[in-house]
Amino acid sequence: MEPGGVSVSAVLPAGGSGERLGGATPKQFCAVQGRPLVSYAVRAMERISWISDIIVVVSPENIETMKTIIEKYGHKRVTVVEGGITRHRSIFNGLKVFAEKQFSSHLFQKPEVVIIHDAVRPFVEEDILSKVVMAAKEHGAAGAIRPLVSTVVASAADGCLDHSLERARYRASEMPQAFLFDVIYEAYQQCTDYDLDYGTECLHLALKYCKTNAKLVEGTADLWKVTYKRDLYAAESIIKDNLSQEVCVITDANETVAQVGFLLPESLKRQIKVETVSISQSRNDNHLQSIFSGQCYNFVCVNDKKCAIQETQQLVHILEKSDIPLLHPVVLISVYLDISGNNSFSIGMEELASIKKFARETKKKNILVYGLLIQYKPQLQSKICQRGQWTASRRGEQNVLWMNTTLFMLISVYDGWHLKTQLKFFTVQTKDPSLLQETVNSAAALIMALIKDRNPELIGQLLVA
Ligand SMILES: Nc1ccn([C@@H]2O[C@H](COP(=O)(O)OP(=O)(O)OP(=O)(O)O)[C@@H](O)[C@H]2O)c(=O)n1
Ligand SMILES: O=P(O)(O)OC[C@@H](O)[C@@H](O)[C@@H](O)CO
Repeated sequence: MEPGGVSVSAVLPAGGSGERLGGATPKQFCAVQGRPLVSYAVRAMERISWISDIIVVVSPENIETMKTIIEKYGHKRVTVVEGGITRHRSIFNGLKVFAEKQFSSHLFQKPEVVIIHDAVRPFVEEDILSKVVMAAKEHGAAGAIRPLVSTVVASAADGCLDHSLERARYRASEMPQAFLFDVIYEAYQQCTDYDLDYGTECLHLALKYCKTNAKLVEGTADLWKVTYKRDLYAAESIIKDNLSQEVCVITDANETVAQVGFLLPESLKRQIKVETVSISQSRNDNHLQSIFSGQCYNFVCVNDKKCAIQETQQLVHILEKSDIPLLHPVVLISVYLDISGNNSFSIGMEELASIKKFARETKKKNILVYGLLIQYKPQLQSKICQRGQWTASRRGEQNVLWMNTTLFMLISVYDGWHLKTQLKFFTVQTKDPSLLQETVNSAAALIMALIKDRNPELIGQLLVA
């Protein structure tokens, strides 16, 4: 909900070195699903229209890196500012652009309320941001809190337990936080060097220097901060899960494709939300782009083997033309349907090489192309049973009976002057639909695995259902 009538900007401290995570790259620049972690928090702010300016504070050596990220991912309303040797000093530098002209070439409108949010907290939604802003407007300061997971204890000089805190009475201070700009700026201006160098809590500064008791707002579980390596893995897993909620299946009406084009979405529906689009619809750029901009990052193209690569290239072209920055890797699974029925492997080495080459090219556009072959030989399978006898279905075990149905058909053929009557015997064997369903279910399982895993190492590979 938009905090009506309040001018709001945000400061994202991103100037740390990420020692606890380890590694040469500061955690805010570590890739998550191919994109730097900081970009997620920036994106979370920029997609909220009532946040005017977004100030990202980074260490001097990372200023160019941050500017490149802003450019590459099309971030808007973002300004990079030089950080300090501690988090408080970085935040203070971020606030200065609104108050002291010499800190910025661009004159920033001082906001009434300023959000402070660690750039390594990628999951922040508009709801909590709106709540802390509204609370800050009323109380002067506000911050998100979460229940403690572990009990807090104090140790005595000898390293033994001195006392423990009653966990139910305490909360963990998280982000986002929000402040009346004048309150937090005043607090930083009065701050001692000790607080600037060793403090970790902005709410404390507002209380200590401005007698402002922040409003504590219950936050959601995903407000956590990426601190250790495990947190990066968790962030990756959550993002992959968020991207695996919907798939668009593009299929053709031609008879070869139609059957699988119908059965496959039905099988996928048991695990994921499915949008089905015909090839003709998909050629309508706006239709597909509306699906894509609706946050669908997974596409399955069911093609007749003969034209699969062309259809897939057409789809890539449409996705590329959409002006939505590819903030997340798009999974595009090209399903090759081969019902020729011959047991020979129906895709040649040359064709496999062209799929790989095409996949390598599209990966540069953050589109992960995978191949999936469905070889379905319309098996005529039946068990000869004595006519009229049915195998009893045992409880709980569907004992499918494929009738070898003999049809006596009286055929009268009028051949002019003579009415010729023929008695025709037909033996009709039932195609075994469960075999096709089994193959389609196997294809659906592979598709879900590719969507959930989004593994760039598997691009261009051809899996066989
Ligand atoms: N001098 C600093 C130190 C930290 N931060 C930022 O403050 C946020 C939370 O700090 P923390 O998790 O402690 O990050 P680091 O200091 O990088 O981590 P570590 O303590 O493990 O080195 C991070 O976005 C971090 O980049 C900052 O802007 N300037
Ligand atoms: O202490 P660190 O530098 O790891 O991170 C800062 C956190 O303390 C801070 O984001 C919250 O506790 C809320 O102030």
